[in-house]
Amino acid sequence: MLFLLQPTVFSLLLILAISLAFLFIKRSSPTRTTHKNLPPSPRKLPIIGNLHQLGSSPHRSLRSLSRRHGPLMLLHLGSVPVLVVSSADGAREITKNHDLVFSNRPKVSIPDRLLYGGRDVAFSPYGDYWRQDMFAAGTDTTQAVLEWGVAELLRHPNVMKKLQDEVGEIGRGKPKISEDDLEKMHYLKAVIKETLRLHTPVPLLVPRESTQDVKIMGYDIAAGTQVYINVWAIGRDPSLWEDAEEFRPERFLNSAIDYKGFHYQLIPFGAGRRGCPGMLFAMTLNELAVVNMVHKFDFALPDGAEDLDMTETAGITVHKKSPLLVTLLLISIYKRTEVENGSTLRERKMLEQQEPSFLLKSFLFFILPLCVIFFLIKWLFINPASNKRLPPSPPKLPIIGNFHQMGLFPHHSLGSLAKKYGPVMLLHLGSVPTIIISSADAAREIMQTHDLIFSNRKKSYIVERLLYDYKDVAASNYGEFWRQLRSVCVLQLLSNKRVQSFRTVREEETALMMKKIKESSLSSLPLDLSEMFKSLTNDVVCRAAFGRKYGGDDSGKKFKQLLTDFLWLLGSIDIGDFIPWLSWISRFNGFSAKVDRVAKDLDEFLERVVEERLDMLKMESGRGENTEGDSREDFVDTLLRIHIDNSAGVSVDRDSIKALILDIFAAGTDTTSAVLEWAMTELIRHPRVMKKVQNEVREILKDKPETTEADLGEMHYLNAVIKETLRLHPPIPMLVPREARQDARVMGYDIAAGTLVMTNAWAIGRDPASWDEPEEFRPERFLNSSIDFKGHDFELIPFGAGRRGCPGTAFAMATNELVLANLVHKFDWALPGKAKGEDLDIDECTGLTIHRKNPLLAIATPSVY
Ligand code: HEM
Repeated sequence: MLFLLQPTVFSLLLILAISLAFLFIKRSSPTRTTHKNLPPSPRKLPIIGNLHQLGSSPHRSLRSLSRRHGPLMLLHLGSVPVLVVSSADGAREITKNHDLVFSNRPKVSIPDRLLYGGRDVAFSPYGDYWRQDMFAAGTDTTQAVLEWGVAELLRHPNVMKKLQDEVGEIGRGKPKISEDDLEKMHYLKAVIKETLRLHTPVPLLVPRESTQDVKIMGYDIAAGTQVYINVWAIGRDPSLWEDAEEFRPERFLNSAIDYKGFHYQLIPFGAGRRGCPGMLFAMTLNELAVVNMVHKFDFALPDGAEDLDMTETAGITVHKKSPLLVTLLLISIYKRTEVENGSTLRERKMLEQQEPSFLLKSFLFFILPLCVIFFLIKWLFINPASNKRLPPSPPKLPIIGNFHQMGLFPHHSLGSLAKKYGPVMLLHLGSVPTIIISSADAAREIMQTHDLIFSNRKKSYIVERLLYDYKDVAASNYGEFWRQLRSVCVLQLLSNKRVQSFRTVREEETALMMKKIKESSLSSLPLDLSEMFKSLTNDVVCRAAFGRKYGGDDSGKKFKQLLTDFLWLLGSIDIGDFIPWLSWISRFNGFSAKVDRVAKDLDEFLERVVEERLDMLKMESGRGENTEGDSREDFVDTLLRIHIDNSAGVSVDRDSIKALILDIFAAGTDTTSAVLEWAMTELIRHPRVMKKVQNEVREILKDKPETTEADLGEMHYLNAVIKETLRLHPPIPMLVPREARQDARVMGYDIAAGTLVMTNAWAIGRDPASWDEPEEFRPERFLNSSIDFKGHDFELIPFGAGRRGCPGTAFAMATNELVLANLVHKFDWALPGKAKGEDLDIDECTGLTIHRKNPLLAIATPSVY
């Protein structure tokens, strides 16, 4: 009754009751979020959440919190869920593995409030404010690096001295240091890196926001969560850095760690899609400024000052709180006096004693902004080409560009260059811009993210002549023609069903090889395994392609010689393809004539084969026979059938038939035998692995006389041995080059249409970022791993990946597994002259497909087990 009389009291009590009931239900019933595995959270307050825990230097407060709660913490800033990431692994997950998911910028964020209400460059889309905020982002951060760098140099006279020595040495006799000189200044670069590590200008990076639900390091992160990466804490993480709080640039001298967004322990510019596009611009300016200052001046703290105050300001970009006041001593670099011991003494004279900070101040507040304006104007308006962010390039020579850096073994030379210049390098081979890809991530961008763009092949005189003006699948450009031929390859010639149909061919050829080995084992004479593998793979492909082998008769010998020449020519470089005005050289030295001769002889041979086959097909159809789908049908039969009756909905002309057959010989023979050669080399070099694989095969086969394909499925260790061989010895280490069909952005770099792309699968297979002890031959690494070579795991891409990935993988692997199982099943292997396994060399030959330089000679003894 009282409630009826007093409606307000009644409503209040009702609301209270409903709220209590709601809370009770929420607590007692499992909600959606209780299923989630959320990151640890510090205790929060009502309404403000964890805002009170940010303090005036959030990067410091958050580091303390993360020490208690872990490298991934979930905070609530007011009602906004915020993930704080304080480890390199966490940063990698956000900016690399889930870069796309976290590529939004939050609309409402703390930096947003502190800056210009969401109008700064990092937050706003390209528009009205973009240019002016570019200026803010450029000056403030660049200035901070310079300020902290000089402050640390002042606090560490030994570092200053070492830097001045380096700069003095390189700048000897020069009034001003230029950008070209910077490349040689390794200590300078180490000083800048160390400054960025300890005093990252934007310590919490610019926040990102997740666009969808995602799992990060086992935790569930909801769509809309903001992410703050505490780069400052990561830069001081003692599990990543020895003496993490020390300013010690030496740590970077023999280290590949860089700040370009690939080493997640040092990402002051962020990484991935939202990484800073102005990094190179800022760093060049910083390097130039520091270098010119220390070249000309000695620095000292003003009289009376004992130590430098390193207190930080609050804000997104963290500066030194008190201004940096120094006394400058001009070093007279022109007058050098030789002292007794022969070293050089630099004369010093006092400058600006009355106003010690004048020069530095004017540099920071006047000259630096002016420089930035100048560069921005140049960048935006004067030279549109400089808008582009190009990949790092080693210095090149006139005319030949970077050709001289390819060496005899480009995969080795380019692998070493990549350690210095990064996983995406821009080279010029003559006048042809070429990017070299040397990491799994970069390869993924080429063959997955931008696969369609990078799906052309480079035109070349050799290929044009040998492969009927690009009438084949491997050399033709992306387009309808290529798509049709590719579908013929994938569906008609190399499908799993077709590969199975050649099982007898493989088993018979392997049995023949085993017979020869057995005969030779009776005499204990060394066998040339390299030659045997070559001949076996050639015979298998011959039978699959032509239905017969070309043996020791004249025509067989001629065909084999022609194939050898053909493969050699495909691995050669015609200088005219790279320096067009030198194309006369190939005509002059007889190279073009050789190409023409081999092309003509091959064509005559293939014409005969096609004619013979056409006659046979006519006879068969005259008798009413139909071999379609017949397991005896070989590649030429299939292609002729498609040619005659358009049965696959595709028109394949006579030249294309011959070109496709040549593709299969080029791609399928030498590569497959190289795998066998390297696998046996590594097994002989590693008796432990040999024993283990023998045990596996012998255990499965017991006393079966022969290994057949049906037995291979269970041989997991054998499979791991082949994977490990392909990792260390990809037969085509630089894969088959591709060409960009249009402009693209790869790992943040601008790549122009027409650029050639070479992927260093050899370097990727040995990249310590992807593999533990990468130089070790250790098949065990694949036993409990799902990593495969089928083009989904970019750390292992011996067959390439994507649209232009190898369609012959199954065909090649069927031969490799069968042959290897047979070799280790029946025989024990030793080197001639009782040499030890580890003495076996692994020298490589040159060319497109990499074999052993010296033939693999080994003695087989029938095994008794
Ligand atoms: C171990 C043996 C082999 C290796 C290591 C290998 C490797 C490769 C590589 C790296 C490519 C270029 C991939 C790319 O651009 O992403 C390729 C393409 C190709 N491979 Fe293989 N291959 C092998 C065996 C075979 C066999 C046995 C055949 C046929 C019977 C074959 C047919 C082809 C063809 C036709 C292409 C061109 C595909 C295109 O451009 O669309 N390969 N192979």
